[in-house]
Amino acid sequence: MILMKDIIREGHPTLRERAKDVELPLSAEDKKLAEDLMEYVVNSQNEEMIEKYDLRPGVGIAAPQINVAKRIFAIHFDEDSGEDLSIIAINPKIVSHSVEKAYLASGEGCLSVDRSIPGYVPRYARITVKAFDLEGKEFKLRLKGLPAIAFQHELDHLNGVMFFDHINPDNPFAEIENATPIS
Ligand SMILES: Cc1nc(NNC(=O)[C@H](CC2CCCC2)CN(O)CO)c(F)c(N2CCN3CCOC[C@@H]3C2)n1
Ligand code: NI
Repeated sequence: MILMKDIIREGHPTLRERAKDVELPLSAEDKKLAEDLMEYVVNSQNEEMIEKYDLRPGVGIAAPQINVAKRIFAIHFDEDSGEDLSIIAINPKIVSHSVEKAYLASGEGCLSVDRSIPGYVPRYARITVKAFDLEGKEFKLRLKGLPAIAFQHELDHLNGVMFFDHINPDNPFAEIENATPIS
């Protein structure tokens, strides 16, 4: 299972690389990698597991964060979070997006960033995405709200982008044009 010691932190070069497409059908190794990523996110939302293994809670994690530069991430919102998304995304793409932007009113954090960085992170409010699942089957989703924000945060990791790259350096809380805050 993935533990905090397996998660690389800002400054590690892999976080700034462009991760490589994954060959389909998935090798057994890549299938295990994807399942381990999902297992981490699910574990990180379970009180006992958090206590027992000192996990930082998360709703997503990308392969580069465990030093594997492959285009795979997992996102999981548990049923009582009120959000409806639990996916393993292989070679994900945003195929279209709204003009309208959105941002988390509380800002963003990252399992690979051991400090709090205040500021609004502007992202697309609504996105249409494509990816492959564990069986190598392509799926398409339309996302909005926190699931859309999470997908963009994880996709950024596959492109060597960190959430704070999007924060306005002059005024981190500057009003973002045509944007809706998500609380
Ligand atoms: C929004 C949130 N971000 C948490 N952390 N950061 C992360 O997930 C990073 C990814 C998120 C940062 C912004 C969008 C994606 C991880 N990242 O770095 C991966 O690249 C949370 F932990 C969290 N929740 C709310 C839901 N809760 C359900 C019950 O269990 C606890 C859980 C806590 N919500
Ligand atoms: Ni992150």
